[in-house]
Parts: sequence; C-alpha cells; structure tokens
Amino acid sequence: MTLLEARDVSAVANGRRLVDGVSLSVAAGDRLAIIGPNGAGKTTLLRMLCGALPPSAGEVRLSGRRLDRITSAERALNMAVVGQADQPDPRLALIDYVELGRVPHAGMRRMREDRDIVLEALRRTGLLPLLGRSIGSLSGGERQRAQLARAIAQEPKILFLDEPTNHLDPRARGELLELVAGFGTSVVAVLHDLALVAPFATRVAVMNNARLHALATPRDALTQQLIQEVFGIDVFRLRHPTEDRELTVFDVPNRAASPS
Ligand SMILES: Nc1ncnc2c1ncn2[C@@H]1O[C@H](COP(=O)(O)OP(=O)(O)OP(=O)(O)O)[C@@H](O)[C@H]1O
Repeated sequence: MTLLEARDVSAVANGRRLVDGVSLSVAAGDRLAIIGPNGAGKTTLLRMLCGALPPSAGEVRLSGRRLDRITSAERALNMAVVGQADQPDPRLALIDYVELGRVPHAGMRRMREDRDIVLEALRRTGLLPLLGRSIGSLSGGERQRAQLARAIAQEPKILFLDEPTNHLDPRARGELLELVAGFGTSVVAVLHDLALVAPFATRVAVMNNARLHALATPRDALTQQLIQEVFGIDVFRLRHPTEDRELTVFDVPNRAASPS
C-alpha cells in the first residue's frame, strides 16, 4: 500500500531549482534512504515530502490525499520529523520534551496512557536513566536520541529523519538505525554515511544536482559505477576476513596521506 507519493515535485528559491521534478513513492514498511553529495537537494526534498516546504510544482500525497489539503494537526498524527532545525528550550526536562510528541494525540487518550507511551519511548532509546535531566545538559548524541524518542512517542505512520546520526559515534550510528528499523514504521531518512545505507534501507533515492539520479534497492544503488558518478569515490564489495558475509567498502581518496 502506498503511504506517501511525490509526483514530479520541484522546489525553486531565488530563481534556482533546488529540486527538479522528483517522483517517488513510499509503501507501508519501506525505509527509504535519500543520499547524494552536499547541496544535491536531499533536505529540500525531505522537507517537501513531510509538508514543511510546499513544492513550487508537483504534489505530495499522503494515503492518496494531497498534503496541502490535510490540516497540520492531522499531519502530525501521521508524520513525525527529526530534523536539524529542532532547537528545544534547553531548560525543558527530557521527559517533558518527549511528552511533546503526544501533543497531536491530546484529548484522544487518557493522560496515564500517554505517560506510559513516553516512558516506553525513553526506554527504547536508552534514555530512561536521564529522564529528569534538562535538554541543555544532554550530549549531542543523547539529544539526538531524545529527538527520536519524541518522534516515537508521536506514534507516526511515517518517520522523517534528516541526518539522524551526525552526532553519534560509529557504533551508536548503526545502533540508532537498527532501533529505527525495529519500529516497523515507514521511514524516509537523509543519510550521509554510505556505510549505513545497505543495512538500514529497503530503497535508496540518489539525488544529484537537484535531480533524482536513481531510485533502487541498496544493492542496485550502491554500485561502483553509480557511486563513482555521483560521489567521485570507489566502492568495493569484499569478503569479510573471518565471517561469511560481504563488506561494502567506500574508498575515500586522501591525497594528504603519505605512501608507506
Ligand atoms: N532558501 C534557499 N534559498 C536559496 N538556496 C537554497 C535555499 N535552501 C537551500 N538552498 C540551496 O539549495 C541546495 C540544496 O540544499 P539542500 O539543503 O537541500 O541540500 P542537501 O543535499 O541536503 O545538502 P547537504 O548534504 O549539504 O546537507 C544547496 O545549494 C543550498 O544552498
């Protein structure tokens, strides 16, 4: 079942085309990774998909209905966004911040049930021990998990993530995406770390110069030819030296490294 559909969407700002005629769809349970070089239009596309930015042309539909004809309250019942722009009041207690995720549901459930959902979101993101702390006292990685906890508490049908792992150490990056995949909800995520794409995504949208360069499975998107064309780096698939599985290695050129 198609949950979200973009039909030929474009974004124009100051006479410049930031996204040019992108069409794609997200089915229930899909995890779509949006990848591409800096400035390719990934965040702009994500913002149009979640309704934060009205397209200059084309349309986005949620369960068949045009996004611009759905009230923001109804949108919030279906979609949660973890973005880079979220700057909560640093004095807010973590638990109160995560409870904001329940605002779209206010009046539909008893408060007690809401509190249980918030505590469960904190537990799943490993933040229960910090629940009394203020947002301002959290580390970058903890704050990123707090944003995710708030989004989970919102119980959305579709979760939008803009670079959800940029403050996290390598192990925590994989763990966060594993956690998100475990929710079973549909996800659209802008990812910079190409190594995280294949284990996480069911489909990949490759943006380049404002256009959708490819829309494919991770295996078909992360090919040597495509990655070289779009990112200018090599990718190799190698056997794991000790385990029966394949490793995908992105070889980033570093001319500063001296040959040994
Ligand atoms: N309001 C705006 N007015 C003019 N240009 C904009 C505006 N918003 C974004 N841009 C430009 O549009 C291009 C695409 O931006 P966007 O943030 O979508 O790229 P991105 O692929 O997410 O980049 P990054 O990987 O660096 O985060 C960039 O060159 C950016 O400078």
